Amino acid sequence: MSLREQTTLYASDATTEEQREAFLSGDIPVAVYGLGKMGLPLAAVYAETCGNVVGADIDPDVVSAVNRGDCHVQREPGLDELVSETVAAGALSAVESPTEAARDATIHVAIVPTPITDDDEPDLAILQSVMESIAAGLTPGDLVVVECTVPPGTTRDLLLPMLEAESDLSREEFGVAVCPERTSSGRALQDIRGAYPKVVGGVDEESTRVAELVYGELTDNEVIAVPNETTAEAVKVFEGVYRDVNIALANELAKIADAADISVNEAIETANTQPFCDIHKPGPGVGGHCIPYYPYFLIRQFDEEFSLLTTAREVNDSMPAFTVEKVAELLSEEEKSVSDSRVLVLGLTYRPGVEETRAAPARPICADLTERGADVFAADPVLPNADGFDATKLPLEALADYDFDAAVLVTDHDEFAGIDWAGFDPMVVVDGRNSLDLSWTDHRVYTIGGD
Ligand SMILES: NC(=O)C1=CN([C@@H]2O[C@H](COP(=O)(O)OP(=O)(O)OC[C@H]3O[C@@H](n4cnc5c(N)ncnc54)[C@H](O)[C@@H]3O)[C@@H](O)[C@H]2O)C=CC1
Ligand SMILES: CC(=O)N[C@@H]1[C@@H](OP(=O)(O)OP(=O)(O)OC[C@H]2O[C@@H](n3ccc(=O)[nH]c3=O)[C@H](O)[C@@H]2O)O[C@H](C(=O)O)[C@@H](O)[C@@H]1O
Repeated sequence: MSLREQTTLYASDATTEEQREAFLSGDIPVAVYGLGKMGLPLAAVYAETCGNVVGADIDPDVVSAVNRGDCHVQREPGLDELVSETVAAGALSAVESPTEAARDATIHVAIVPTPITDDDEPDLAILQSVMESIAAGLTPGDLVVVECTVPPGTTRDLLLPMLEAESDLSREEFGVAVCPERTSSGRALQDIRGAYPKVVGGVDEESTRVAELVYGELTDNEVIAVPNETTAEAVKVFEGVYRDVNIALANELAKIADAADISVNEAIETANTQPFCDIHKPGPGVGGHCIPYYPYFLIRQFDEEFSLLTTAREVNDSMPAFTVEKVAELLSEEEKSVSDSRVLVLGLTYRPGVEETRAAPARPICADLTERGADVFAADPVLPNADGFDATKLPLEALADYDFDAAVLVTDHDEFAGIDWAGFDPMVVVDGRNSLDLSWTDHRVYTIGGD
């Protein structure tokens, strides 16, 4: 029998123990589709576990980097070494063609982008193209795993019918499970290996059993099997929309704190000392291609207003303008106007240490300041340039050569701790992340929500 015939998973004659043995000894080939911030760490952990992983990524630079044993995902502790080790051991390799990867795989793991369109519709085109590739290579006994975040109902109503229609298999011959990625950039390996329980939900009991078997070997934490694939999709999206609504509450409380002349951060920190409260932090906006997108995975999917989710999005999307308005107010109190000012924006990425600018609040902040006539400069230690931002990028070490009328801290990268604030002429500063202590300087500081 060929290797493929020996070791299948779904509805296999082998016992669960034999399947576990086969998986751990590399007899069950794995394909991971998408080798980005989440896909590469996931593929590497699969490779360290089972020793037989092919990653598929349409970016040739990603594929060649991986095959050299290089890690293109920055600032992930341990990932450089793990990629280099697993590639050197022949446990991990990469190809550009998802169809090629699908041909020999028994476990197919999709972890490609699931963004939203300009009019806030979930955009599943990339995931659908991966499903077509998988369908072309699907064989009896395979398991398809959806790690991407998708609107609840996507696997049941879109992906499973696609796999059935475009492969020559019936529903009874292959498994599908939703096993959502619950990982944060900057701590991917520890999250994937078990910082939190792994959620799995299959389209049927056999799919759930196989997903439990596989993820029981990947994670040191427990595996939580939910009743079905749609529940697993909902768990992931609910986690994200909880965060967006909570941050919107913090942002609204920040505006109330201004009116009440108190520090919202003090009040939130104290309120959170009892277990029924976990109010998040206010800030100049909510970025990334997850939290600001996930509410639309519900609002548009179920085609209802869902006023709380919609209002939370409006509150969070209002924070960049709120931040710029604060800059304008402080400048005018110094008898200056934004139009004649030189403004420094600190932090362009959506959060510290992550080279990702999708939905970053700094983009509308720079645009608004520019629109108002300011001369906008930006510093960001993890971005090579300020492409896509209305700002002139300055290296950190050049800041001392400039004087600014105002500065806005949007994303508090660790590297900003080294800024010599005393070296600047007095200016106004809007601290978007409650992370500056400039009380010892002559700068005039406003902290969102009060310090
Ligand atoms: N970034 C995060 O913090 C988290 C993201 N997620 C989810 O993980 C998924 C992937 O997100 P990231 O890794 O951050 O995206 P990313 O943008 O960092 O990486 C995506 C990778 O997929 C590749 N790709 C694009 N089209 C492809 C195709 N047709 N076939 C194969 N590869 C293709 C790209 O070249 C890129 O290397 C998304 O569904 C996201 O919702 C889940 C948890 C955390
Ligand atoms: C529920 C949850 O915590 N989800 C995490 C989140 O990670 P993500 O990389 O999107 O970062 P994040 O810390 O949620 O920040 C998103 C945005 O929200 C802002 N933010 C965050 C927390 C807060 O109290 N206030 C605030 O303004 C951040 O500045 C950033 O612009 O989304 C990830 C995802 O699902 O992609 C998920 O895996 C991560 O565990």
